[in-house]
Amino acid sequence: MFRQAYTSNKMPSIGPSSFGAPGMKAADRPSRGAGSSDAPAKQKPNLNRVLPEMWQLMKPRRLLLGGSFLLMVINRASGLVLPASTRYLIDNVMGQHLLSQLPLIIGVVVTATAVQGITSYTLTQLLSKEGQRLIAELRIKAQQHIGRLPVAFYDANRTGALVARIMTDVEGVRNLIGTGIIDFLGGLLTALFAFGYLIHLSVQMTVVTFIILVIFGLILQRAFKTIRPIFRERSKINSEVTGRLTESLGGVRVIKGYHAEESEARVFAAGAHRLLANVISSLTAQSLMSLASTVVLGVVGALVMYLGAHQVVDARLTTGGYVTYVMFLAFMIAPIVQLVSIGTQLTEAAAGLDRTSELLSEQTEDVEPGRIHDLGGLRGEVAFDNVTFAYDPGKSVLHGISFQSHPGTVTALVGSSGSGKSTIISLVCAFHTATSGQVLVDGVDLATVRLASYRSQLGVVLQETFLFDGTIRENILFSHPTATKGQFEEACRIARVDEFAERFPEGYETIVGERGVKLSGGQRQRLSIARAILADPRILILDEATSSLDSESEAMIQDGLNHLMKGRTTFVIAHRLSTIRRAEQILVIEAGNVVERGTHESLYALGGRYYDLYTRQHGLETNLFLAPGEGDKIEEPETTEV
Ligand SMILES: Nc1ncnc2c1ncn2[C@@H]1O[C@H](COP(=O)(O)OP(=O)(O)OP(=O)(O)O)[C@@H](O)[C@H]1O
Repeated sequence: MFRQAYTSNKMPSIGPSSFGAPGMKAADRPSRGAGSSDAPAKQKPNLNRVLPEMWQLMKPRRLLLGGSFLLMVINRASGLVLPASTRYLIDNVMGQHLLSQLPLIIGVVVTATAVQGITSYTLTQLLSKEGQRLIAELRIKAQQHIGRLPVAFYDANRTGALVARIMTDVEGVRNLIGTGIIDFLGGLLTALFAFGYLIHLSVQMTVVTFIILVIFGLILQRAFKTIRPIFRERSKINSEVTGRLTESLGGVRVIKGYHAEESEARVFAAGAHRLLANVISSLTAQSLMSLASTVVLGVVGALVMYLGAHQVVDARLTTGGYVTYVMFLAFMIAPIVQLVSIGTQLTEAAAGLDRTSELLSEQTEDVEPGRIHDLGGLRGEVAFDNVTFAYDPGKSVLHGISFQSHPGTVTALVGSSGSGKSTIISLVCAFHTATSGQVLVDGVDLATVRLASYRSQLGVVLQETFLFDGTIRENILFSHPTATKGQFEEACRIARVDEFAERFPEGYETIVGERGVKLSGGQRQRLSIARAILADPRILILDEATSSLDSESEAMIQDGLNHLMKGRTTFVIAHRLSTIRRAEQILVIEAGNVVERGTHESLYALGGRYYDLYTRQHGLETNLFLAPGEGDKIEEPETTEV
């Protein structure tokens, strides 16, 4: 069915095997010209890609970042006033009873604390808000980019994984513009400043503690190496779990229908446990780091006590100097420990950004080289000239297809399931490009056409109508948002949407529910026909429903369709005998070849494959045509006169 081109409608495969495992999913198939974002996680974020991308994000914000950095310097410097003044408090005020110095010391400390508070507040306001703005900006960019990727990309990637790409992966970058990077620099600066002051107070103690801290730094570096791939893997698992969950929630009817709730629960539990294992392994690394920092603090503290006591006793250091030393030491060590968590945040940001930029580097279909022609208003002459097509290199599914469809005519495609009907339609829609041969529209090769200029003249009515959880009006106007009230009402009248919509208390403002669940199958189809009428396409694609509607709905839909097809070039994957009989051209497709072509009468008279399919079907349903493999039930051959 043509529905396959819209992978968002795919039903989930049931069973535990599809959690990233090789198997039957389209997600696992290599796809022509489209990279898979579900590709196995690389060990490290690709810095060649991430660094320029980081710079691109930071460049327009460099003033903000520069200003914030200045504020951060003031903030950290004012934070050092309290420990620095302690030395004067102890040695001068307390030691030498110089109470006259007390108001000055208290005044300086209070002012510094106020400055510290105000700068902290301003920094959070500026940076956190900007971080959130950046997330929104990146989400919009990622969504727009994904929207412009070829259908083959969607075939190769899970819907939910793409949702996670847009919503979750970009979250981490908050730390780049948010407090992350500025905190990092601030911490570094404080540590450096404190280091200078410590040297000034005692060279011996500082050299010893510094050596210990360098060893600690090396341990941290190793720990980061372990943690980084875990974070990257986490985003991947997250998107897989979310992906599968989105699919199974969307396919709840199939799952319940096959009583597959338990196997779905198992699949989800397996995913949740993979995520848990990942988080636990990173927590182990993180707790080891915190253990290491506690040990280091203990060792440094003991050493400073030992050396400090000796220096004070030997009168090489005053008591105030010692107390200040201890406080400044904390000011040097605390930022280093803080750097651990900031480093983790930045690593997360880099991993998320790497995945986002990997996605953004996928080539969009409209920038394919060679797309140079803009189509004006179309006549709608479509021709296939010896077209061959393969989804996977070397495995052709269409073999040298040639035909012509003239404006104002209906071309019906019939044939067994898997014969290639949807693929032909995908080529007409330019979702894929012919591997060899040409698909021509008004004599122009579709491979050279700018897609927007073509697709705006294309209309599709699929058997599984694609509806948003909005109102009836929104769903119809989706194809032509600027339509006038008159155009809208006319389309609803022709498609006979008015008959049911006006009966609802809220009329056209009735919410249709997710995927239109609150409407009947026939109502959904009428809505879809109104949408196509409003779009007024030159080329119309119709995938007729295999399910039989009640005769009243059938008649209403047929009326709408007849009006819709008038004057356009229509391609139908045909299941209604009424459509097939009225088609100017029927193409019988088998195994990727056109095996017969003609009108219903000529093909029936030929007594070949079409005759065979038709006579097999005619007794099954008065107006239903099902080729082998397409329906639920095939009756015994039965010859019936037309
Ligand atoms: N995205 C894809 N990637 C790889 N192979 C595909 C893809 N879509 C379809 N195929 C294969 O191409 C062949 C033709 O499929 P197509 O969907 O065109 O058949 P169809 O006649 O429309 O079938 P149906 O009536 O059952 O929808 C099939 O063998 C199918 O397995």
